[in-house]
Amino acid sequence: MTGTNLPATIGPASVSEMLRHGRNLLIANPAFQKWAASFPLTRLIAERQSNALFDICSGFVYSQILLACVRLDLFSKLAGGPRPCAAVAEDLDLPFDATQRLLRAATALKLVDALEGERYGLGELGAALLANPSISSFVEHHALLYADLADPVALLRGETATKLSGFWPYANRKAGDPAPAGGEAYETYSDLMAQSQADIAEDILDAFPPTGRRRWVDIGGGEGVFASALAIVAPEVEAQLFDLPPVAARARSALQRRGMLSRVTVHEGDFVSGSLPKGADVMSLIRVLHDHDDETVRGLLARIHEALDPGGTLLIAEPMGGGAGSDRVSDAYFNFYLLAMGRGRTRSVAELTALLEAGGFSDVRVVPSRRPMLANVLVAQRV
Ligand SMILES: CC(C)=CCC/C(C)=C/CC/C(C)=C/C=C/C(C)=C/C=C/C=C(C)/C=C/C=C(C)/C=C/C=C(C)/C=C/CC(C)(C)O
Ligand SMILES: C[S@@+](CC[C@H](N)C(=O)[O-])C[C@H]1O[C@@H](n2cnc3c(N)ncnc32)[C@H](O)[C@@H]1O
Repeated sequence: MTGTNLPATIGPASVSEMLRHGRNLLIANPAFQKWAASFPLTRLIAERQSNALFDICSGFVYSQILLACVRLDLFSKLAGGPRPCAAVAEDLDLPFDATQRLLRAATALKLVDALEGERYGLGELGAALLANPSISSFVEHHALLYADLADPVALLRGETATKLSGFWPYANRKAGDPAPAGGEAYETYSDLMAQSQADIAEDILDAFPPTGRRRWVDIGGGEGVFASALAIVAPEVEAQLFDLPPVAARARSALQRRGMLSRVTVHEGDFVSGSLPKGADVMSLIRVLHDHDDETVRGLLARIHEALDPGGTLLIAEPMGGGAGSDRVSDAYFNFYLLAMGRGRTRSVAELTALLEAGGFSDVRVVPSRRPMLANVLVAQRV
């Protein structure tokens, strides 16, 4: 919502708002806090609130402990079974005390399990991370975001020359800029996205089975991980993708390596200024719309409307906020990530629905999916 269309109401607008405001005023009172922390019926709530606030205060320390574990490849080193601290210290090439400090911190974060006799094994979160190697790539990648967030107020004021804007070259392109020639930047982001695509692709194809469809074009399809998964799950559907020329070139090589080049058609172009391939009955935008401002999104939806068969389906998958069940991830993490990237914002289901309806789509609905935190799935019909 922009400053121009903010509602004019000042102060609580309903009874429930008034009650919430009253409760918050009470919580802001130090004497009430002291009482609530010792009164048996409110003590647990007070404790939960202090822990929640402490976690927000200290989240950056937890993240850096995780970064140390990832950089030292600690979880792989514990994957074979519990080991004494001294053996881990030797393996990590760290002093014993530092290793013990790290292992105890990681234990507190459930990344590691502390066992009898100063031995340590994989914790439940460390085990989950080991099964999802793309998480480690994001943890490493966060070094850029971490630097960009050092002065969050300067970032909000647009005063920071951010590292993330260099990582995502398309975030700095203006409409009408010549087609990008490629280069290292397209390689690094495409690789990061491809690593994290496989699980999301599975979630989407399970939530919205492609059977019975004819031709599916994945717009902004990166290196074709989704299109390959589609071609495997539903060989009868023509799988296609569309992306910027340097990314499309990478997609062709990646598909060739996976033996999928004959099963996926790769189109190259620019969805901001060019036209899209025609004749599809499904098009998808996976982790694409939130990278762009409303004007670009309106233009892209208009191009999709023009290219998609009448009655065809548009599927959008990305983190969505505003009560969609992924608000922390969407409205806090991704919205600040996109701020540092220099373009785009996360949108709620309601905001996306309004944009879709204004673009000539109808029957917008959320499709329940396995991990809405990383990708809520929304589908709409082209009228
Ligand atoms: C066996 C017994 C007795 C009990 C078991 C109990 C039980 C059921 C435990 C559950 C264990 C389990 C299966 C855990 C699974 C955990 C999983 C799957 C965790 C997954 C976590 C995923 C994470 C943390 C993902 C992080 C993703 C990030 C940070 C993504 C960043 C993406 C970016 C920056 C994308 C940028 C693109 C742009 C620019 C925004 O467009
Ligand atoms: C965040 S990535 C998502 C990639 C993939 N869909 C996924 O989920 O892994 C956004 C994709 O949109 C592509 N893209 C950005 N601007 C574009 C444009 N103007 N025309 C075509 N593709 C574009 C990028 O190259 C990139 O592959």
